[in-house]
Amino acid sequence: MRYLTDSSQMKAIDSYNIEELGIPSLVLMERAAYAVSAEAEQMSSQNGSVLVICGMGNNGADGLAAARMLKLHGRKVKVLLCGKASHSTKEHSIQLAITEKLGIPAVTADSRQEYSIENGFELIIDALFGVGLSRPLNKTFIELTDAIERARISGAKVLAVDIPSGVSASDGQILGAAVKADATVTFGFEKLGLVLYPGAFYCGKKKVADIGFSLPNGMESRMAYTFGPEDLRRLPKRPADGNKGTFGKVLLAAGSKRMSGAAYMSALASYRSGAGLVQIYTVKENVQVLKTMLPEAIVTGFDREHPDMEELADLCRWADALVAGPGFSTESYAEQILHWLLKNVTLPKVLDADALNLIARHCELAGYLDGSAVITPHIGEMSRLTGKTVDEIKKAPIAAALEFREQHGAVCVLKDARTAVVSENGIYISSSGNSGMATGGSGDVLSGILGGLLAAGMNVGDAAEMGVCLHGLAGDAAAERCGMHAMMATDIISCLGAVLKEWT
Ligand SMILES: NC(=O)C1=CN([C@@H]2O[C@H](COP(=O)(O)OP(=O)(O)OC[C@H]3O[C@@H](n4cnc5c(N)ncnc54)[C@H](OP(=O)(O)O)[C@@H]3O)[C@@H](O)[C@H]2O)[C@@H](O)CC1
Ligand SMILES: Nc1ncnc2c1ncn2[C@@H]1O[C@H](COP(=O)(O)OP(=O)(O)O)[C@@H](O)[C@H]1O
Ligand SMILES: [K+]
Repeated sequence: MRYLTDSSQMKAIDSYNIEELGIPSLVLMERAAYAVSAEAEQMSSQNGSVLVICGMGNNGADGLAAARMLKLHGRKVKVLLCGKASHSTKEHSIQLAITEKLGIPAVTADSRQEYSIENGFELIIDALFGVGLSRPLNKTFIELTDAIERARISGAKVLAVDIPSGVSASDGQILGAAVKADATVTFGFEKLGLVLYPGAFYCGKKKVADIGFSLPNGMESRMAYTFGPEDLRRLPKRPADGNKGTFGKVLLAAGSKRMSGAAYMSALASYRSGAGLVQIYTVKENVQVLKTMLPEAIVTGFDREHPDMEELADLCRWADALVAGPGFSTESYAEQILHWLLKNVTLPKVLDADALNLIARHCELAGYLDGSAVITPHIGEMSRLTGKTVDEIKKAPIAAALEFREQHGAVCVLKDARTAVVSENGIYISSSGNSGMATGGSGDVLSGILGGLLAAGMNVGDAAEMGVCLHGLAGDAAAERCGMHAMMATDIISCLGAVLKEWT
């Protein structure tokens, strides 16, 4: 598990360590700058020249200290100072005085002048703005980021200090323009802006440098986090004497006349994530094809004109977890069934796709949501559910998921290139997965995985986080195997086994 911070949390961590613990800020800075200079040395040759572009805050001060370390190791270093000298921090003045005494050439430009970058630098270190970026870049700074990008295209490598300048540490939004880095050395904790898009595009290879921060009491519970493959070890173990019942029974209300595939993929993904038994509840027309495609599943068909609620009640008594919605349609039978399920069933449940479209359309259904439900909207479904625009949700996905959970009590899995899960555990952000997963059926696979984990007895928050992590890792394995262009949702399912075998 890795913690992710926003910029105000990072500032609170800074000030706790400096003011309360009494670690001098220059000591932290020395460690930060050492990590940057070590990476810079790896990224450039002994004879290559390095340009360090420094703002006037402590990000710039880190850059100045790194320039000094590189000079001491025999590198050719120049400094470009940008911003108003009158705004420089205490640490910045100290670091600048040292570089001056060491004879490191520094060009000062204030915002009235144009910043230009001469040719021939092998490495550019971006130490303009870090977590203190407080507003969009003005025209001059935008031109500077353009100049850095031109140098990068001409062959220079770019190393960002803490975060590429222009990326908001809190949400990954680009404030006007941002530096595109080949690598970023970030201090203490990964910033949310390095994980969330579009910021994640800009940071290149990420390195988290431990510079000796301690966390203030209670901070952990407020920080977002992400998982790596090693976290899959927390999935429930399979006892040697277990049976089908031990590993959980999933009831899947899915598929319609036009869409049997959604039910197939969701059911198969449940089995492949460990479920003991999967029963598909679908329109009669799908029974034959599903039985043929997935003989391991139990398939119960219902009459679209007269779904039998007694039969459905029996199936719910049988099940340990429910998944509703993949390819289910929004026809009246689907509404009737969903209404009955939401009103009467307390099982842990995953509500996906058409279940969410129905909830968006019939707002009284939202009244039945509670902590037993995991909703899995993509951005479009979330927009329909909340009335917010797609743009608003894209800009602040965590806020949208938090708000939904606060209003309805359900665990919210807001799916996108980075998926946010808001549950009783806190805020989880996915860091696995790839654009090959933007292919029909990937969401159905996720709903099946979640159903499998819930049926195995995981609590809703843990199942949602683990399921999203596993889905992304299987997606990465599928991309490795088939390539992002060719991979399909069923390839993600095929890779679940290998990922689980390697990591659990
Ligand atoms: N505390 C510590 O000891 C440690 C701190 N560390 C390092 O410090 C960094 C945080 O430093 P920070 O808080 O000084 O903020 P920083 O990112 O340099 O930016 C502030 C400067 O930018 C300016 N500015 C902002 N937005 C702007 C804009 N759009 N356009 C133009 N100007 C803009 C703002 O100007 P002003 O608002 O004053 O006009 C101010 O001058 C952190 O990321 C890490 O690298 C590490 O060494 C570990 C120890
Ligand atoms: N660029 C991407 N990077 C990582 N994951 C992605 C990307 N694009 C899509 N995904 C994942 O793929 C899944 C797509 O789900 P969804 O849109 O519901 O698909 P469908 O409706 O076709 O089943 C989500 O889990 C999403 O997080
Ligand atoms: K920076």
